[in-house]
Amino acid sequence: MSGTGSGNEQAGKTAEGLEYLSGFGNEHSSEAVPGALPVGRNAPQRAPLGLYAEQLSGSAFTEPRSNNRRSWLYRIRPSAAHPPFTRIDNGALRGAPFIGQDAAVADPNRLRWDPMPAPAAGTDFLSGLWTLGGNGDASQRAGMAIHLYAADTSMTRVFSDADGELLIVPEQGGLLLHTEFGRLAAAPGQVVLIPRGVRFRVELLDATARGYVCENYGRPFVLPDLGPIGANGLANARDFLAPVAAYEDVAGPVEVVNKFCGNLWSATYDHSPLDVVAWHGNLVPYVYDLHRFNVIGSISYDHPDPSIFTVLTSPSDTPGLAGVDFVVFAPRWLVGEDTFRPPYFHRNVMSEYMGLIEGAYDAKTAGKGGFVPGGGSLHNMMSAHGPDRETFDRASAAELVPQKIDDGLAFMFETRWPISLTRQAAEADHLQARYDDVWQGLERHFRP
Ligand SMILES: O=C(O)Cc1cc(O)ccc1O
Ligand SMILES: [Fe+2]
Repeated sequence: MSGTGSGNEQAGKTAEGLEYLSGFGNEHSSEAVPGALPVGRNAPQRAPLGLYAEQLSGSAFTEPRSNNRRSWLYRIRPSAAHPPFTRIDNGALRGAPFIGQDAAVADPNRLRWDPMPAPAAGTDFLSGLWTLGGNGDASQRAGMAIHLYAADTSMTRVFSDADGELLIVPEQGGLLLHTEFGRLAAAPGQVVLIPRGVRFRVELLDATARGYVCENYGRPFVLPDLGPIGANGLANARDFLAPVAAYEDVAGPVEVVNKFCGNLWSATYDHSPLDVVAWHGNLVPYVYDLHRFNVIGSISYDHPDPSIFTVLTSPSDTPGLAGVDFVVFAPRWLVGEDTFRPPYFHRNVMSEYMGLIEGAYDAKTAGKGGFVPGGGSLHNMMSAHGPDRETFDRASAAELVPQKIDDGLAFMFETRWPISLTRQAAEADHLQARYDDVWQGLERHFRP
């Protein structure tokens, strides 16, 4: 496990030769060709260099300034110049609410899956998406969906998701994302966010790629408020990196796939829609390295609630109640005195999907048949869970010297609504049969 690193890629170039713009929610601007950005106005009578000016919004025009997100794109052809979309097969991708054949009965059981099976040869990121579950309704712009992906082929087509933003969490294999805003690279341990509707193509940097996706139908992710923590900490704004403008000036045919209200639609363009030569605004894709997360925890006693590990939150209209939180369990020291240090037993009103990017998670026994990288667990609203028996026995007897947890990187998508499963997830061969057994044999120790 690497430490927090002292890299300086904000200023320089990454190993992939990429340049980034640092900051979260900033008004960024970038031009791949000098002079491509208009000065002093968004829509001059004739945009520079013969480009088309186009606005992309991520919030209603009238939302408060603090929530308002939009970018102006200066492109070779306007996005409007495309033929009609026609329906194509959804593959294993689903949109909430799941209905009919796609739906499973909402399940109060604790569930755990092994990693996705290897992809069939020729599977790209899009066709490798497999929906596990979700909640809310894509057409209401509320709720979320959880997808896993396994791919062995780079995309030649381009994808955009009208239903929500995509938080991509690679677990195996690096990704190079070609987006309308430029290029972003993400290795396992880093996450990428693609805003709603932004077109992109995923190139694999390794032979295969595997990971998780949170599709957020609701309000865009923001950094959580820090309250008494102060002005710094958790995910620091400057560690979020947006691409610099880069464009494709190629003649078609280019297949463009659009996910709209749960279904895939396709159109063949006569050009690449990744043809943005310059842009400015505060609606951007970004990459964030989870190793940069500044972990804050208890330095006296008791195990803090995992909200302290929130990287990004999608707020609802009720303060503090998230549509979905993205939470990371990153390397950290445990020093609590007279404390049961792993996650405590609990039943929560929020629903929790957990994944593992590397190593092990401190509440669960690692190894085959356990909670393994690429696998996932679902603890739905009010389901009773916590440390497995082995963890309980070990942690109850442990000598409480300072202990570094540095052998794992786990995360959680935590949401206000119960997570319904797709039928394919409920019936998957890789759903573990006897997850409940991890809590068997928790002996009665009561001595009145
Ligand atoms: O492992 C879990 O279930 C997630 C979790 C972690 C934690 O530290 C406290 C509560 C909680 O739900
Ligand atoms: Fe939990």
